[in-house]
Amino acid sequence: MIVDLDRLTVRIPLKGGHVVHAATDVSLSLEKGRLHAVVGESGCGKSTIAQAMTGLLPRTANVTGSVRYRGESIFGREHVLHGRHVALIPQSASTFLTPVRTLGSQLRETVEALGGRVKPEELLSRVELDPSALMLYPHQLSGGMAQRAAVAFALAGSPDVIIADEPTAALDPLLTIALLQLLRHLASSGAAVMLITHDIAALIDTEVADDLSVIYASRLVEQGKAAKLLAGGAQHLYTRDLIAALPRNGLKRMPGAPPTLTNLPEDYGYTKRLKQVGGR
Ligand SMILES: Nc1ncnc2c1ncn2[C@@H]1O[C@H](COP(=O)(O)OP(=O)(O)OP(=O)(O)O)[C@@H](O)[C@H]1O
Ligand code: NI
Repeated sequence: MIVDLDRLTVRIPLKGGHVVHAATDVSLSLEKGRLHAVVGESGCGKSTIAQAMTGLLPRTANVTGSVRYRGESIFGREHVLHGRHVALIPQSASTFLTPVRTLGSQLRETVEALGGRVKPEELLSRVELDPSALMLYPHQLSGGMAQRAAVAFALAGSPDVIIADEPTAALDPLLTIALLQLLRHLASSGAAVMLITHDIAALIDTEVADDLSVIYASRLVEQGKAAKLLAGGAQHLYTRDLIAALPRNGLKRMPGAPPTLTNLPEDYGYTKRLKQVGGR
């Protein structure tokens, strides 16, 4: 196991004594060669988990539990690990590319900054982009190319852990499948990959995930082999409802709405939500 989260709990204080329960007792692990998908409705705390692993939590956050990389706590040394050991693929490539410089010059700079040994051309070929893309400016990249470029940047420091937070949010269905297959390929080549997504249909179609964690209202509600959970083997009502809500399964709408995580009661759970809408 390369990365190990043990009962990670994140509380973000707000003005007026309010507290966001952004993650509660979340335990999961990432392993070499495996792709671990994390799903759950919007606002449930998925990105919080990625932020805790990459040192991007707000400075005011109170964190308990642990996040370990190869057995050692990452807290306080996220910046050392970042890029070289643990890399983040963002939702949109536009967040880190400077419009005024070519992809090649920015990628070269990133490789140097991280002390990477892989040439920019080779990085592009790993994400199946033609080396000629090095000459292009960001606005000349299509959405699919830009997102592949984002993966190339993440690979610049030869990390063994790759965290992708909604990497396909800006992509159409075909490009989504291609990007998920690329992440699968990175896992199969030895990386530990975490994929945060709300696109359960794409997970079912591509079968890219080995492991699956389902988050509801800041807590892990179900965890197991993705193939089993996605093929009707889920135990938790929340997971079953999420899957039943897919268009292919009849689009049975999720009952009610997810709660806000601000001042969330400790004993809140999915059954409370069901009760609020009249029970089942
Ligand atoms: N810096 C912050 N200050 C206050 N609240 C925050 C902060 N960051 C996140 N939150 C809150 O924490 C909760 C979890 O957010 P998070 O981004 O982890 O959810 P998510 O599952 O990634 O959502 P989405 O699917 O929309 O990306 C949300 O209610 C959000 O409003
Ligand atoms: Ni998010």
